[in-house]
Amino acid sequence: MSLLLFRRFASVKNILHRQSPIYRQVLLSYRMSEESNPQDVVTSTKRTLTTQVEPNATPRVKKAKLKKYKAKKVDPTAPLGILQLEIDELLKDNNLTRENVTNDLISILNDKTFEIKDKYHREVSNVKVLKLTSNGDGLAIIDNPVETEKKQVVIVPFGLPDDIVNIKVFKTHPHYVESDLLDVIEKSSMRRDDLIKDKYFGKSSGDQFEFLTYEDQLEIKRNTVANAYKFFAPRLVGSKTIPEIGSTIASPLQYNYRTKITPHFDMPKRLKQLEIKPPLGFGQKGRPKWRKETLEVGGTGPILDIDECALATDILNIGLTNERRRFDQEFKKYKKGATILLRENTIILDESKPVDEQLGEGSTDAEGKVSYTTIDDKEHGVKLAKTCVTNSRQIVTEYVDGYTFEFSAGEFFQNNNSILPIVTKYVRDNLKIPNSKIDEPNYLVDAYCGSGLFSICSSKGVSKVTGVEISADSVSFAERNAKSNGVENCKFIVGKAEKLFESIDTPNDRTSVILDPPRKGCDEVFMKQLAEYYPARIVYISCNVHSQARDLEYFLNDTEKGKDYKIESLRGFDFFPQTHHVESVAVLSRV
Ligand SMILES: C[S@@+](CC[C@H](N)C(=O)[O-])C[C@H]1O[C@@H](n2cnc3c(N)ncnc32)[C@H](O)[C@@H]1O
Repeated sequence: MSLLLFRRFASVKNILHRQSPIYRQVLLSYRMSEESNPQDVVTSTKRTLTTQVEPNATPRVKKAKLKKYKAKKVDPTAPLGILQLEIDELLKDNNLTRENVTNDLISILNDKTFEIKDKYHREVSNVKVLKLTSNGDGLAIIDNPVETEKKQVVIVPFGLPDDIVNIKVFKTHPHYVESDLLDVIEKSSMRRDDLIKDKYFGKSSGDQFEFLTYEDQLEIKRNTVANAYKFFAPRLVGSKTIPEIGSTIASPLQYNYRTKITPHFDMPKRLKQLEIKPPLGFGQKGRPKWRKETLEVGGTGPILDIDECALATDILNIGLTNERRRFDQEFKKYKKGATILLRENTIILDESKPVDEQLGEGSTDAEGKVSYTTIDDKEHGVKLAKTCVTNSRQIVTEYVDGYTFEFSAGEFFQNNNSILPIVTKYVRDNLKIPNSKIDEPNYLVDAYCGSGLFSICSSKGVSKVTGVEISADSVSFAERNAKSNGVENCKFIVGKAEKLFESIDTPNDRTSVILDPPRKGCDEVFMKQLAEYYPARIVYISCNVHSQARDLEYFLNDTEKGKDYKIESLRGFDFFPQTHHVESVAVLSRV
């Protein structure tokens, strides 16, 4: 029976049932027993009050509803899920359990007098930071201010292991509290405040690591990869099948590398305030006070007013100046907040023509001219112009290792152009099937291929590349990019990654597979079919090493043929210097 038919049948049956004499009798006797049961005095007050109120009875005081805490369902591989694992580990290391740190959230939520709230949300001095989370925040343990036998785990943004700090606790969750860093009393040996370049550092939520040497940043990211496998691939770690994690590959640019930024603003709700220009920039991370020089910089609201971004490329900073000027003049036209897209666009210049004529649309300066910067690409013998695009539907071009890639400005493309030649080479080298003879055919499958970055950059010397991608738009760009780069051996399919296995016709022993899924990783359906297909090699690139670890734990342990593989190498790539983010690349081969 179809679901629809079944529902109709069920509802007709229900009506008949409700109208039957037996049903009415049961209902009546239930109502009678409800009214006459002496134990129902409390539960049936409503009826008593409406029907039997005596003239001089005390009026009923309406009982206020208790506010409840609703825990949200969290994906274990998302930041909040990982934080919980990191907290549990910290507790274990300090001989504590979750029971020792439970916070009385219900009392805080229902505290009208602020008596309890103020006890919880307070300043605490001389707190020792114990470790760093994979989100780049410090973690510490402090005493619970109300339940004296209990402790609290506190997140200390911009706190480093061994720092002694003063903090202000401002938010409570069941198993941890959040704080602002007020002062650093004793510095961790890692802390290098002299390295900070960004005037908003220590306040902005965009970067966490500017006060670390770059070597320390790379090492911390190596640890993030190791911890992710410890948490999400315990069987692989336990059986010692994880290779030593390689050093994190550095980004050639450690500042001014981001090719896309999205400053935003909120409009005030009160009309009176519409006269005042709201801040335009990025989110503030709490209300930290530890860098006295930043107290006034960017204002004190939830959005910082940012006039330059130390991580964005030069042309994006020029675009930011242009768009801020425009915003100064036009902010009153906005009724609601909005996000402004700033995306770098690259043009290969024809040096026989004036630059202005080749730029196309882009962010304009005060005189209405499209702003641009130029770069000489000596390796490929070309001169490039960079413009800043603000229209998300405009087609932009990225230039990677001699190839050009077009895509819509609002669509996904890797965000650090400087590291892409290194990553694409690493992927290409690791896809090669060892001991291949020169004339032997070899094939490539690029799952989650986007606009074709890895397919096209790995296409040389390969017999055929098949890319699969869920976004039809990205696939049409992948096709267009293959054509414009003179690449004829790539075919792209629109669909979920597993659609690939319906039509795959390349011999598995001669095929290597690239996986580059979104943050949530691959699903079991895909991993199972991948194992069934049994390719010669797999290169798994991930912007969330935690979901990568989970997927590989499943693939290697829980799929029949996955057991024949080993992780040959595993390492991070630093796509986002000065931040906690790490891109992880795992190479798998058959044993
Ligand atoms: C991290 S991006 C990688 C894109 C490409 N490899 C690159 O480097 O430019 C992930 C891509 O997976 C696509 N995607 C998301 N879910 C998918 C699915 N179930 N099957 C296939 N592609 C998917 C997204 O549209 C996105 O283009």
